[in-house]
Amino acid sequence: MQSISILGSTGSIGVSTLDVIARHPDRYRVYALSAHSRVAELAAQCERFRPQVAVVGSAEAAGELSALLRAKGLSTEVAYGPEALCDIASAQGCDMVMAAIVGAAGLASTLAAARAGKKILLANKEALVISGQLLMDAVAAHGACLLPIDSEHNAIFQCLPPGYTRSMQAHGVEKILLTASGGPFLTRAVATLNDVTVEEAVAHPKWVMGRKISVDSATMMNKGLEVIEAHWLFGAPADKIEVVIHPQSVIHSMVSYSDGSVLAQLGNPDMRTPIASALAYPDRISSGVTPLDLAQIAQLSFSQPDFDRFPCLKLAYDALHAGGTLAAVLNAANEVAVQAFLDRKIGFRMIDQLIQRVMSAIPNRQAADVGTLLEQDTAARAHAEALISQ
Ligand SMILES: NC(=O)C1=CN([C@@H]2O[C@H](COP(=O)(O)OP(=O)(O)OC[C@H]3O[C@@H](n4cnc5c(N)ncnc54)[C@H](OP(=O)(O)O)[C@@H]3O)[C@@H](O)[C@H]2O)C=CC1
Ligand SMILES: CC(=O)[C@@H](O)[C@H](O)COP(=O)(O)O
Ligand SMILES: [Mn+2]
Repeated sequence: MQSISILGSTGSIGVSTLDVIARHPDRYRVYALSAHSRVAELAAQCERFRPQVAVVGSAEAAGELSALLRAKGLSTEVAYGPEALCDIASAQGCDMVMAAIVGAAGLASTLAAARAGKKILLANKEALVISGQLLMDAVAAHGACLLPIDSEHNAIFQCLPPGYTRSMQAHGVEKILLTASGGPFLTRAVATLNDVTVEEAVAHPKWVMGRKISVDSATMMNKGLEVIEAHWLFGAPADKIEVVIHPQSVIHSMVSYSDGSVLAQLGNPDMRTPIASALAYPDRISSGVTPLDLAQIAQLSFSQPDFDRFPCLKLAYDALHAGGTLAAVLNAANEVAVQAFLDRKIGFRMIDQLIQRVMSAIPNRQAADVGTLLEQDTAARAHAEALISQ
């Protein structure tokens, strides 16, 4: 029996994780759950999964949650705030941590899980984008195990040999082929992109996901973040990570080897597959996902991404090439810009323009420690906010 803390249990990944766990009560027990503000949803999850601890974002939310749990006769301990998230990520009572908080808000708890030597199921790609070297170092230094949940990286992980040492050369790996759906605006006239609505931008053609990552898919910043994520997870230089547009989202990514072999992982687009594969690794367990019917899908297509249509993808490659704290700056500017778009304060094309301006304005630094990264994150957010309110 393994116990798990699910950080961000009320989100899209959190709910899919609980769905898989509920299918295997003989293997998994929930130690802790967390939400930010969706208290009623968290209370319902507590009633069903009976965690020892539940964490929310504020004292007010904690009061509400405590009242709801008392009314249900539950003894779940309630805590709140970033420190409480770090506590449930590093607690002795948990073996595994699902890091599924969205954005930089998930950084500290992911690092805490690494420093406590946990098995980390990493959905929160932003943590790796911000603190790549430091997080990988913490994982190695504390004997943690980092398993990718992001569908592409989970696919790549499945296509790499067991015991892969983050050296492409040592394992005969030529290239990583990162597939991208192209999002909802793959074929929309570029001149009309600034007019897209929030509703159009969050309507991903293949995946049901949270609002932030859905907008990231629409700008292709999601793929940019994933290029950086692949760099850190697999020790791949930027020029060995190729993005391939594949609108069907059936092949979740591929690994190209020096002998000409290309290995791919396929499946219906449902996050319960990568979640189940990481939860049970190296075993395989049922996930509830419908098996793939290739004859019904009939055709798979591929093309190159267009940087003029998707400037965010180019900005992410630029940040990876530059190194230092630029990826943290890119991420922070993107988080502010996406939220402003979701709040209908800026148009869709302002997202890439804003990120580009913030990246040019904040001097790059060495990513020496978490403090430096957080300073850069704060400076980038302040600059982006100032540009928005101009
Ligand atoms: N959804 C998907 O299919 C995929 C997601 N990912 C990555 O997984 C992560 C989660 O994505 P997704 O599930 O879609 O996101 P959602 O927006 O659906 O869920 C986010 C979760 O994080 C919590 N949360 C939000 N803000 C904070 C905060 N400031 N502090 C603590 N907790 C917070 C939310 O709580 P509350 O509900 O109370 O707001 C919720 O539980 C992201 O990094 C995303 O890029 C990667 C691949 C696929
Ligand atoms: C499910 C998942 O992993 C998402 O990151 C998904 O890949 C988004 O699709 P695109 O970014 O390729 O549109
Ligand atoms: Mn992905």
